Amino acid sequence: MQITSVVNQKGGVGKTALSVGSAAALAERGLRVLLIDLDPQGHATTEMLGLPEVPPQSPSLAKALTKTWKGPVEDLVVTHPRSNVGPGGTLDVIPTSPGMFDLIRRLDNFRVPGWQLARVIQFANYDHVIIDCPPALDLLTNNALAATHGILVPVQPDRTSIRALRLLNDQLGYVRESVQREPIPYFGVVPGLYRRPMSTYAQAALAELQEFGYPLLSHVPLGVVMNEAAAHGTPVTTYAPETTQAVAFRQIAEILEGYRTRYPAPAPVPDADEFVFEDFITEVAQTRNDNDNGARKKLYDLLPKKPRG
Ligand SMILES: Nc1ncnc2c1ncn2[C@@H]1O[C@H](COP(=O)(O)OP(=O)(O)OP(=O)(O)O)[C@@H](O)[C@H]1O
Repeated sequence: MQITSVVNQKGGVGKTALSVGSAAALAERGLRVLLIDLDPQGHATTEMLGLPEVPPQSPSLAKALTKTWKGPVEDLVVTHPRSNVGPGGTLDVIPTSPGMFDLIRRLDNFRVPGWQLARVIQFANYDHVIIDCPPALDLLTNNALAATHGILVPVQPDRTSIRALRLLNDQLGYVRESVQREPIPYFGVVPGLYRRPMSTYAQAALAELQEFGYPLLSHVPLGVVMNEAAAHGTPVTTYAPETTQAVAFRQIAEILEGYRTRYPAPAPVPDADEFVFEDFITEVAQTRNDNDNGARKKLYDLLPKKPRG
């Protein structure tokens, strides 16, 4: 089971489009695919795949991460009903659950271990897991990076993307050290969201991005079909299978599938100290109606004074 995180702390660069497109293209090949919507905005869940939000009383990824609910990962999964899936394949989704994630995100100043997501999915049975990360180098992204076998990074060819890539590299180093895992490889950098013909500025930025030396994968062309597919809650590979966007996602899926033989099993999850989440999220639940500062202070008092791991 290969785990790929789609990550870039810059907003609106095409993470969700790339996550959904490549997950759907893998499922189309007859592979069993799990897409995790780790972004509290929930765009993959609701905007792109037209799935309903998780009702507050149901099991959810946020509850599983915080261990306020314990059960099999299958109970978190919904199967997307409108994707072209090859024989034997499936496109399953773990939707986001916005309310709790918002709380978790507010705790991002606290250093907490990063293995919660890896634990939730360690017994999942898929060929590929694709994680759509939030636009932040926060606790949720750290969890994805701890669990992942490699990353896909969508970029726009401009100066801010070059800076974003440098920051991301710093973060990869930080996560690697803090959860003590092996280096996190780039499965690819995916340029997109620019017009053709490319401006001289964009060409120069793309050349500079290439200097990082990461594999540069198929460019995903701009096209209104992306929004049309989303309006139908359907991946573009199903909605408009002949388009250049669908073709690009299939090429990216082929690259991901090529890596899979290297990663037959999820990375082992260390048997680390389980301290924080259960207690402190119970506390979060009780402080939900407090103002932010009150809630943070209460939580801070519950946390260990130095990180464990
Ligand atoms: N190839 C494309 N052509 C046209 N529009 C696109 C394309 N890819 C993405 N978009 C649109 O651009 C917007 C941003 O894309 P997307 O939501 O995938 O970015 P994101 O990085 O996940 O955003 P966020 O950082 O907010 O999570 C969306 O409205 C999406 O439909």
